[in-house]
Amino acid sequence: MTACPWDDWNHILKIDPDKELPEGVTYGDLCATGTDAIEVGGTMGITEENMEAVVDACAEHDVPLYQEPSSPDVVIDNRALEGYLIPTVFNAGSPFWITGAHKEWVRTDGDMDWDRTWTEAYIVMNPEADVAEYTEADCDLGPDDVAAYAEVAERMFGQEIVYLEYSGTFGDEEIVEAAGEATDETTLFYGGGIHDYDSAATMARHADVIVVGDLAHEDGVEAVRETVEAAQDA
Ligand SMILES: CC(C)=CCC/C(C)=C/CC/C(C)=C/CC/C(C)=C/COP(=O)(O)OP(=O)(O)O
Ligand SMILES: O=P(O)(O)OC[C@@H](O)CO
Ligand SMILES: [Mg+2]
Repeated sequence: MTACPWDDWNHILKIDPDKELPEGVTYGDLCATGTDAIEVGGTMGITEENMEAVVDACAEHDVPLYQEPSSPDVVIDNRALEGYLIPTVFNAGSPFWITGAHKEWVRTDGDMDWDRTWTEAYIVMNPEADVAEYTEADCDLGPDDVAAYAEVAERMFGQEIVYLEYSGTFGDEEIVEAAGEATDETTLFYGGGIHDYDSAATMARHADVIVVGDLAHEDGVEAVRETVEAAQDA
C-alpha cells in the first residue's frame, strides 16, 4: 500500500453503522458501486458492535475499508481495515475535538498502530449537523476563513487530508473552490448533500475526493453509482 492511497481516489462512500440500508440493498452492493474506498463512521449512535458488523459485512468485498471513529472508545481492531482515518476538527469549540480526544486515546491505548493511522483535518460547515453540535464548531466562516484553515492545516500542521464537511447539506461552491485553491499537496475531501451526477460533478471540480454518505442510506445503489461516475469524469 502506498503511503497516501487517497492521492489516487476520486470518491469515498461513507457508511453510517447507526443507519439502515434501503430495502433490498446489501453492503456488498454498496462495495460494488465503483467507489475508491469505504469509510465507516458517523457521529451519533456509534458502538463497537455496529462498527464491527458493518466492517465484517464489507470485508469480503474488494474495496479498501477505513474506520472513521467519532471517539476513542469505538475504535475496533479488525484486520479487514486498511486503517483508521481520525478526525481532528480545526474549527471545534473545544480543544478536546482538536487534540484532547487524541491525547486520551494514545494515553489509554498502550499499543498504537501508527502504520495504519492517519488524520483528517476537518472544517465543519453545517451548523445543523450532529457533528457541528457535538464539537461546538464555529461554522460562521467565509471563503477566506476556510482557505486560511486549509492552508494552516497543510503548511503549519502537515495534514495530508483536509476535509470540508457539510454533512447533510450541499455546500457553498465558492467556499469549496477557495479551499481547493488554498491546498497544494494536501488532498481535499468534500462531503455533504451530494445526491446525483450534477451535485457530485460540481464539488468534484474543486475537491480531490468527494464523500457520499446519506445517499447510500436514503436512495440506493444506482444513485451512488452516478456520483462515482461524476467523480471519475471530473
Ligand atoms: C481520537 C479519536 C479516536 C477520535 C476522536 C475523533 C474526533 C475528533 C471526532 C469529532 C468529529 C466527528 C464526530 C467525526 C465523525 C465523522 C463524521 C463527521 C460523521 C458525520 O456526522 P453527521 O452526519 O453529522 O452525523 P450523523 O449522520 O451520525 O447524524
Ligand atoms: O451524508 P452526506 O450529506 O452525503 O455527507 C457525507 C459526509 O461528508 C458525512 O460525513
Ligand atoms: Mg450524516
